[in-house]
Amino acid sequence: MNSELRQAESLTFNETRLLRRHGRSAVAIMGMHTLLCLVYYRMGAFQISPQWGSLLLGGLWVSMLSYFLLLISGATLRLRDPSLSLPLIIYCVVVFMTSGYYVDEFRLSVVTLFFAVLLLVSFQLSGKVMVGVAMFSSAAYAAMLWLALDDRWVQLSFSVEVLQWLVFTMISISFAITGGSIHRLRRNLADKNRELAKGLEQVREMAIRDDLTGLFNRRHLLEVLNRQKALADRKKVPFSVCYVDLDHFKQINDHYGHEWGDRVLRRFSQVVIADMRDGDYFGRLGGEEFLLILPQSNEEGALLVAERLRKRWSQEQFGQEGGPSSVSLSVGVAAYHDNESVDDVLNRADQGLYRAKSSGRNQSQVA
Ligand SMILES: Nc1nc2c(ncn2[C@@H]2O[C@H](COP(=O)(O)OP(=O)(O)OP(=O)(O)O)[C@@H](O)[C@H]2O)c(=O)[nH]1
Repeated sequence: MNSELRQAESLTFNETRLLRRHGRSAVAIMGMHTLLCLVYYRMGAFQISPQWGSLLLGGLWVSMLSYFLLLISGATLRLRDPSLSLPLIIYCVVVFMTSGYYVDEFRLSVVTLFFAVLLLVSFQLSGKVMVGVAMFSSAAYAAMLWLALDDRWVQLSFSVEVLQWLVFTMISISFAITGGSIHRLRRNLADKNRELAKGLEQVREMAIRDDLTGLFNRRHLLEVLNRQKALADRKKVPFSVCYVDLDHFKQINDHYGHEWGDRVLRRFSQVVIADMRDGDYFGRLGGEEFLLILPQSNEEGALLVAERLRKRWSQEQFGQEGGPSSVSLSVGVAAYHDNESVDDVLNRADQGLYRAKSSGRNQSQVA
């Protein structure tokens, strides 16, 4: 059951993992941009001075790596958009348009990297914001073109450049609209993911709880016992168990009805939980049998706890509500012995309980 739960959990989204992937993709796109710029520079097509070029590339990589580190550190997790998609794409538009300005022949190849970033941020930004970003990139392209044409009027073909700008703008807008659909899809998936996580939590609770009392069930108690045994064997941390059984419980059902029986079981659970030390475990083994697991307790300590519980419970009165005047309990106490099995310690506690029952009930016996 637990391994199935873990398997199901691994299928749910992990925000940190997604952020890391987002950061890596952004860095990869910037890497492609840098590579293109370097190739064009070698070919003599990137018309920029070496000093100005190194300054631009250096600044670009400092900010890109800072962005990546910010994402993977988890510092942005509390923001509405932890991937900082809007600042990222605005930054990329500025970078691509600035470098596009310097490569007349291959301008389109540099600025089209914008589409890769647009696709990346479509997981985070809504359709409306994406269209806004597309308009902004078109305006930035127009401004860059205006500067380039103003500077190098003779070398450039006005009609070809404007046609390229138009194609860029149209593709940007259609990408933005498609991106809006991707965003909606992702949001629906995220909602489903949240529901799934909630469902998993409920299933986990149901797997370890007893329906009637809400206490831990037998399966979970055995898991806890195995953990305590491992701790005791490895680190010599002692633990003890108290096997608790309500006396003559059958008579309560027979005289007052099953509902009263259930009510007594629930009240008993509440009394023990309210009285229990933090770090102890209490659960229902089945029927009117309960188990108290006391980490760090030896036999004497466990006997004290059992007796305190027995006395506390004897004060509970049900007569005025139409039920039994009071219900006593018997306890079998056992401390874990080195390297014995969980069954062994439980059997010894059960023997103690048997002795308590056969010696007249309403008492605790160590075994
Ligand atoms: N109301 C209710 N009764 C339960 C539940 N589970 C088990 N029982 C009843 O608990 C009773 C246990 O009876 P016995 O095992 O004879 O034990 P007892 O009457 O407590 O007698 P001693 O343990 O010897 O003191 C049975 O009548 C079961 O039907 C439950 O969830 N609710």
